[in-house]
Amino acid sequence: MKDIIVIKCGGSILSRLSETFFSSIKELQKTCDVVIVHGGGPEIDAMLKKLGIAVHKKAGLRVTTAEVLEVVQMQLCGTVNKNLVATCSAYGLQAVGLSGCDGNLLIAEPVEELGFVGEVEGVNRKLIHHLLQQGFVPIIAPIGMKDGQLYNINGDTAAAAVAAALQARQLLFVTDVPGILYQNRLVREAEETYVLELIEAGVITGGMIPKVQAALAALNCVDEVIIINGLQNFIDEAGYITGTKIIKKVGVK
Ligand SMILES: Nc1ncnc2c1ncn2[C@@H]1O[C@H](COP(=O)(O)OP(=O)(O)O)[C@@H](O)[C@H]1O
Ligand SMILES: CC(=O)N[C@@H](CCC(=O)OP(=O)(O)O)C(=O)O
Repeated sequence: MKDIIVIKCGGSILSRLSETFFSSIKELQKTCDVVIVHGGGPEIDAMLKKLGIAVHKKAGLRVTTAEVLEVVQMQLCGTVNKNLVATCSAYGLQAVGLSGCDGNLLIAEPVEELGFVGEVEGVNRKLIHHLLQQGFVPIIAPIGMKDGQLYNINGDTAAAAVAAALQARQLLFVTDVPGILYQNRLVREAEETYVLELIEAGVITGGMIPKVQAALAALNCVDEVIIINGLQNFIDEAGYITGTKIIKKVGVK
């Protein structure tokens, strides 16, 4: 079996991913299997605004009422997922879009204080392996299910759970910034204590909070976790990925 790379595409960059990005995925496929998990936060915000529904977030996570869940489902499982499948297809990738409720892909554990929000309790690895074996790139919308009820799962949390379940070689968080920024500089490597300090100090805020928390959670099962910029070439001249590498041990750079 090939090594697996899980790529989380943030909603912040989904509509701006370049040809280079998709050709990098094709390059990666020569040696690895690729699984994509996407977000769609800005797309959900825009639709809620259009419908006159207020946006509430706590530590980067959306407070999800039944009314909000309908919009989340519509955007993530509908527009965003299908647009990404179509773009992948246009660049010659054989993509299958599915959400976490299809084939019990993501079993949710409710986070009650946020409404219909879930963490991931289980991942249907068999279904993903099956698609990979057939040469498909699974494109996963972060909606989970428990007892027939759908839950909104943060895309970063979902990607980390999928990567951990597959024991992926790499988990890449593709977003609209080069990684964790501190005083306008890129933090190239950060371990848990430092990340928690940056959250406490208000340096890491908003959507970067679930991202770094998900990165830390994945570390036990995934070899390498990196936050990268989807708007720039993130492979340097020496072939290394530039971004923020989240690591287990001390050694902040
Ligand atoms: N210290 C930080 N370094 C970089 N980005 C940060 C930091 N703190 C907060 N952010 C914000 O996190 C955002 C990325 O998270 P998010 O909006 O959820 O993106 P995505 O949709 O790609 O997952 C950045 O655009 C930035 O505004
Ligand atoms: C619970 C929760 O916050 N879910 C997210 C799901 C989408 C997401 O994670 O989108 P990004 O990756 O673009 O941030 C939300 O409703 O915005």
